[in-house]
Amino acid sequence: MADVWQTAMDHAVGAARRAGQVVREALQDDRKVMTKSSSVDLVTQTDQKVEQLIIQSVKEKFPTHRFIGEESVAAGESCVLTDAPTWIIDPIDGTTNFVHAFPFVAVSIGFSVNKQVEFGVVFSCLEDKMFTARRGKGAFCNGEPLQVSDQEDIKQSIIATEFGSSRDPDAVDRIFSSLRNVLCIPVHGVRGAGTAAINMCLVASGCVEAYYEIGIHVWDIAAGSLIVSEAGGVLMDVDGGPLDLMSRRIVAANSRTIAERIVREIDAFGPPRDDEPLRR
Ligand SMILES: O=P([O-])([O-])O[C@@H]1[C@@H](O)[C@H](O)[C@@H](O)[C@H](O)[C@@H]1O
Ligand SMILES: [Mg+2]
Ligand SMILES: [Mg+2]
Repeated sequence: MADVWQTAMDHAVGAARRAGQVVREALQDDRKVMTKSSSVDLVTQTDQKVEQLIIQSVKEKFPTHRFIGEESVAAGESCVLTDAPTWIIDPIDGTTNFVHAFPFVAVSIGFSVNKQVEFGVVFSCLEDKMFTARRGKGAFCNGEPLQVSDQEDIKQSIIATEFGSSRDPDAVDRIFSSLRNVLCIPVHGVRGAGTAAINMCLVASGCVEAYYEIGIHVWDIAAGSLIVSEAGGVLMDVDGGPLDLMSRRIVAANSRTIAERIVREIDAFGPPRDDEPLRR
């Protein structure tokens, strides 16, 4: 059967590559840093420029499609996932890394129809790694198939997570308490690349067994979550229920065993959902 969304996916790969080139070039310049929800929630003109480049190029080719873009939402656009074909864009995932030239920065483009992610593209632009997944057709890095780790013993595992951009002491305490529980299972190690999208690509590549985070947004996880599941991994909410793209919480693991073991250790609090604009 013809793959109706393949043209859109090809367009996403091209747009992500062009966006990544803009990001790489911007690393040579001074980066003017602005803040959003807090003093540690950073944004640069490059985030905004790259998002506009992607959106404009998609609009020209697919004029009826909708968008959820991180910087458009920050500028006041609504963040509601409908059944319509929707491009879910994080122009720079890892803006703090970008600001500090810490070398993990991604362009993340997910595409959903009927609220289901149809394809995901994550371009780790400093590593020059193009991660792609099409629903039902596998996950790839630079064209090579990806497969999650087959390790089922969490004590032999590396777990990825992030501290996020909330500095609310209560939220930080709860994140630290979960991290302590996971570390003391004990696991071999805990890592974080500073970008949700690349953390999920690390799960898909078999380098880490799982990634979890509370506080991320739909644009951080739309593309990467499909890359994990198409590489044979498992997705769930941090409370063990099904993944909800708008819930701002995720466990992405190589297996149900590892995912459920992590869920047992996490204090599953709920930040305001992405689709509750007045509370964001
Ligand atoms: O803001 P940004 O760089 O696109 O995305 C970031 C994520 O990838 C990171 O993993 C997470 O901890 C931050 O809270 C933030 O959401
Ligand atoms: Mg992000
Ligand atoms: Mg971003």
